[in-house]
Amino acid sequence: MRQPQPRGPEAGVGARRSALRILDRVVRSGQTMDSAAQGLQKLEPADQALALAIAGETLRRLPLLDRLIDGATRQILPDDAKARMVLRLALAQRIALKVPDHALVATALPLVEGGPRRLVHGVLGTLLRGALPEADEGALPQAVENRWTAAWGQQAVDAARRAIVRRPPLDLSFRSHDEALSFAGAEGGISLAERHVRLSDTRPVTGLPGFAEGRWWIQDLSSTLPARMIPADAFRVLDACAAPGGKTLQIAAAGHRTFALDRSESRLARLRANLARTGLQAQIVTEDVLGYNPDEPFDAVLLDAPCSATGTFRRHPEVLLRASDRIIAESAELQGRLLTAAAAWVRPGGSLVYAVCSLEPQEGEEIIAEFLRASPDYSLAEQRRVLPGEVEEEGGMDGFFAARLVRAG
Ligand SMILES: C[S@@+](CC[C@H](N)C(=O)[O-])C[C@H]1O[C@@H](n2cnc3c(N)ncnc32)[C@H](O)[C@@H]1O
Repeated sequence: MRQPQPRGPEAGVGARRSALRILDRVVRSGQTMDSAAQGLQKLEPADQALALAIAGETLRRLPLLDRLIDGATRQILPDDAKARMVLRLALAQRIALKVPDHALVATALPLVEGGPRRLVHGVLGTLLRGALPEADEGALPQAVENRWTAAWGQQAVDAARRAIVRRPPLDLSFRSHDEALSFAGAEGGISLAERHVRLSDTRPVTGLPGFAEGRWWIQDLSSTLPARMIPADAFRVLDACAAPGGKTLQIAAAGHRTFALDRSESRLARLRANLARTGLQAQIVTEDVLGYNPDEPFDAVLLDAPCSATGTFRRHPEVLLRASDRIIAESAELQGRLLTAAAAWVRPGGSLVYAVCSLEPQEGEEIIAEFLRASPDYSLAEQRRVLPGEVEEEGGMDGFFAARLVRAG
């Protein structure tokens, strides 16, 4: 995606005000960036994109920005103090967006008018006069760093630190591999798997050839893995927790008779739109996994369970602030119940694929181990864990976990 360019200071105060509201909602209320950005005062599209870019670049670097701020203030500012929020935004613009100092000051001070203006002016002046890190060093929230070091080791944590400050490439999934290869050749992309193309440029997505005709859809390479585990000869395939439908489209494109279940009508509307755009077919089932009772079993069921989504931190850095031990434990408890429910719909000899875009073993490996202990009719056929650092040279992948289980025949 194109990186929005900051414009003159006067034009930019509205964008900074929106960025401040987004950051405030994410940090204080634990909202996602997307929901925090909703309902904000409407801005010109360029300013709206700039507000999102500033808030996003700030969230990618919170630990680093806070270290800088704490080193320049006599008293540690509270985490949710307005002065800290405004300073974080200003520093992120300097480090990540290379906004000139005069524009930073001119757009930061109106945000604290009638409040801690002198404090912000003083601290910002001190920081801008000193040596701000030129090399953009990434850092993870301390709790995440501790958790991932214990689970995956230092190498994965170092790779995650590098990844969080890099904008990820654009991954596209295609209906057919031939189409993917000809698109990659024409547009300068690379293909790292069947039906996949990776672009590293910054063109707007809707301007890429084939968007209107639905030749492809956006899908991180990691999240294509679970649908690839479905055996080619499975006829009836259910995508449980399907919306907005990236995996449904893959399953339908692979030629299976596809069923897409989700309990959210609004998210299913997006799935319907994706089917219509790509011309692919799936039967939609509006149900809760915990109450669903199919008339016939399926040859394969894919359960892409709701999760902490910590594997998606490159695009959604705020997930790392939200994923507390309590949220991960609650999520794991639900995932166990969803998997047990979905397991009952698989025919003997059929496959059950479980997936989460999480980097927490409690939501991945431990769910499968616990399920297998309690389900003697199932065995593990394959399991895949994607950690930060995988295909890093080519642009990396989201953290992910997927496993295929087979029901005894
Ligand atoms: C990780 S997202 C799915 C992403 C989707 N598989 C894709 O590739 O585009 C999880 C989905 O699970 C749905 N969901 C959560 N709990 C559910 C439940 N108990 N029954 C049915 N759907 C549920 C949510 O509405 C959400 O759409």
